[in-house]
Amino acid sequence: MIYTVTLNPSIDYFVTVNQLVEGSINLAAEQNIVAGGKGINVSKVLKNLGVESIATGFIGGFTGDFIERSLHALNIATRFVRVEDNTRINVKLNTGKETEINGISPGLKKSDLCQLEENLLSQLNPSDYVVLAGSLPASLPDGFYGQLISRLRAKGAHVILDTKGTPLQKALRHQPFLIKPNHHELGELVGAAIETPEEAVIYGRKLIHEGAENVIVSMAGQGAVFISKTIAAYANVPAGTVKNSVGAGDSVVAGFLAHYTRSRNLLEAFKFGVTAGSTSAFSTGFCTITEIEKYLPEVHVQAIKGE
Ligand SMILES: Nc1ncnc2c1ncn2[C@@H]1O[C@H](COP(=O)(O)OP(=O)(O)O)[C@@H](O)[C@H]1O
Ligand SMILES: O=P(O)(O)OC[C@H]1O[C@](O)(COP(=O)(O)O)[C@@H](O)[C@@H]1O
Repeated sequence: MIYTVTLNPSIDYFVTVNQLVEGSINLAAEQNIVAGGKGINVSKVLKNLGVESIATGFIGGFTGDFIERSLHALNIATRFVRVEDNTRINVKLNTGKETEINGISPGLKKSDLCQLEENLLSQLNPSDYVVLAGSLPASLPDGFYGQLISRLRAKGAHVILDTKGTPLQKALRHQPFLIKPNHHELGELVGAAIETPEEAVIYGRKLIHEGAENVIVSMAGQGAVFISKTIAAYANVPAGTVKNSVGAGDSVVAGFLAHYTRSRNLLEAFKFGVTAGSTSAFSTGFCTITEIEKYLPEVHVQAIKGE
């Protein structure tokens, strides 16, 4: 089974304003309200790709109710811990440029954390995959993902971690199976501007040395690199027009996982994941298998040097 863990879910409020005037009343031209947060997005994309998962994490209040209802409407199983405060609302403003305002996370009690661990660990089988994705709620310590990974790995699970900053840095030594920073997040971690795939390989290798088993560095329209102890590979992205990049990174993770759990082929899974990311970026919603298959022939994986 695949579990997705979204510790800090959101309602994503997408709003298009044609000509934004600051300090004035603006009318929305279009809007869409969806259940969001990185792990939840991974569950949704997996569903599109015919792969079952169980979505877990913390939800609270009327916004939390909306998230659970939305996932059940898509036939996605959930095992969330209920917390007192409302789940946050993230505003995704499209004015021609994409601007994001992410809301304030709910407070958590010690008993909420115990419940989450109990929910996850008591059900886990050694062959399971657990996706830990997104930011930590403000009340959790930076080392939280690291601690959780060591408990999950002790049960034999494979852990995929998609987060950034100190929580990612502190988790590396606990040896996640896969991490997927984008090139800005990798740059922030290593204190360097990463502009080329070769630089992404050089700096991505540092994260392998620090403990990650496999690293995908996504570079938006510049492609992506895959690094392990023995592999360094580059994938280009297909040509297309970006309609909405929110959830594109989550689609890379879901695409990789959907393929890898079937094929156990790291590079084929990487290719499928990158194609899934672009396919989602080119659509207003998330990628489907038919759309991914259309773009797959345009994506090529090749060895890359990063010395
Ligand atoms: N301009 C683009 N053209 C094609 N694909 C894109 C573009 N922007 C994003 N993508 C796809 O989305 C994936 C994730 O985007 P990226 O911005 O690197 O990560 P994140 O969404 O995590 O910040 C990329 O690997 C790529 O597959
Ligand atoms: O674009 P990505 O990295 O795939 O993630 C998109 C998701 O991440 C969010 O921006 C939240 O991000 P954080 O969890 O890092 O705060 C959601 O609003 C959105 O659903």
